Amino acid sequence: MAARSFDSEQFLSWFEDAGGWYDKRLIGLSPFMGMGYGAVALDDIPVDSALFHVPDKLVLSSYTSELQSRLLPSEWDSLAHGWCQLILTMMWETIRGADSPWHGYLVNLPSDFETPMLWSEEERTELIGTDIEDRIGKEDAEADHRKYLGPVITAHPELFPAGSSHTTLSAFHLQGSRILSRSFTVPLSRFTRRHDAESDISDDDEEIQVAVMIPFADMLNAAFERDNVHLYADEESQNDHPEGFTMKSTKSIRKSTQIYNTYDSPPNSELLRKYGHVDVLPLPSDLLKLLDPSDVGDWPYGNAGDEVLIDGNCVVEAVAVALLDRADEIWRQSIPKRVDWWLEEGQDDIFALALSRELDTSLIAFVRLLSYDHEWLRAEKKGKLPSTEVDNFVLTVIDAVIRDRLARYDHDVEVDLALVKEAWPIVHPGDVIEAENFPVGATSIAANRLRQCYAAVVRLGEKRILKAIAHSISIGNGNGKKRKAEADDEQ
Ligand SMILES: C[S@@+](CC[C@H](N)C(=O)[O-])C[C@H]1O[C@@H](n2cnc3c(N)ncnc32)[C@H](O)[C@@H]1O
Repeated sequence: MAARSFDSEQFLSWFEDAGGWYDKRLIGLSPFMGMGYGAVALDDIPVDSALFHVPDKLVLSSYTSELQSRLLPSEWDSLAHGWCQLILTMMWETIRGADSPWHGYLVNLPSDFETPMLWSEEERTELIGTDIEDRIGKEDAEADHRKYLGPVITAHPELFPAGSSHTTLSAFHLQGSRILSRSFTVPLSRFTRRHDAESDISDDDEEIQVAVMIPFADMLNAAFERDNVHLYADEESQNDHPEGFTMKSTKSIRKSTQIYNTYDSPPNSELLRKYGHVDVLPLPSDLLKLLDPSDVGDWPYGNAGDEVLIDGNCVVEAVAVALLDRADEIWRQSIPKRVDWWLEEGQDDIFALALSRELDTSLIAFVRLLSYDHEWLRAEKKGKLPSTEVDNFVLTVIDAVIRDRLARYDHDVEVDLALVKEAWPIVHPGDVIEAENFPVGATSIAANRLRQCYAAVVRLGEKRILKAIAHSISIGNGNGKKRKAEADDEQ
């Protein structure tokens, strides 16, 4: 995370004055190398201890702010796209300065992000081939700013003064990045039932989830499987606290160590896209055993939760190539029907491959559905999912998919390894490791180089998975001698 000015005293006194509570004996806020600020245990914390409480009224959202009441219902409804209502709310509360109930919170939010949304075009080329190459969404965000926020901002100069730096496109990206990396998703009914106590809450309302900003709860960092607290939504007011959210320890936490929340342990590509950081932790030995030594190099780190997403269209193309002349017009015409059937069965046509000894069974079944007419007929007539049996033809297709995906990256593993070592140097046995947070956060290397290193970590994690699968296939497919023949036999 880029350097950030955060005044913990100011933030904490705002939090308390505004009705928040925290246990001063147990939890404090302090900087952590490569992570910005985070929460630290000031004493040994037993499991199930309440660490802080955030009342609902302190949650910054389009439901708790007064902005909606200052706009026409039609204007408010016109903003019901993605995060537009919340972004405009955050812009307005920022413009209000000290008049905003969230002033002490907003002035302490970060203004610099390492998320690819804010990278230059050149920096983004480092992500070519990765899962996030096409998922950054910068252009969509720009269109939302112009189309939805623009008219409301222009119509209300009393709320959004002309020329304010808080309503520009870069302010839109800033608030969007804050939401992306710090928001929590909660049921909408949490806010609507208080304003509208008379009306019934339908099951649909219960299920609608909305993004909101929960001060203090968003000060916690996360790392793969290190979480030791959880944020609980109060069912009713407790211990003199009004209804809200309580952060409690889920494990005992040693004094002076970091208090971690969970971001659900996503792969590094997703961590980088949403949070602007990557997880770099020692990889478990059972995963390292799956990798070729040249792909590990002398850098046995990474994110054990990494994955690579394979698009079903790439699988269709690989099957077409492997089927040779059997991929005729009739076969082509049957493909949309086969894929629709697959989706209607609740299956996904994006396959998440992880570092594992086993091939992904869902991918195997999909390849068989596309390749073998008897599987398709059984699916169509009896509603049965294809078998997950692996044969040489299936291996040939998966091997082609993997190689095709590997060919999309611009750099090879050696380049990635050299880059990642710059930001996360190798820890040798016996090295003095500074605090318990190394090598989780990157060391302080130049900001422009850091982005290259983040991209290299993502590429390396993905390539390691792909190469491990390619390697296991080369062992398992008997050199592919029978590939075409088997496909013909099965048809
Ligand atoms: C919810 S905020 C946590 C508080 C934040 N560190 C701060 O100073 O305000 C999430 C951000 O913290 C940083 N972060 C969290 N976990 C991290 C980790 N394991 N390594 C590096 N940065 C991390 C990232 O910048 C991420 O976008």
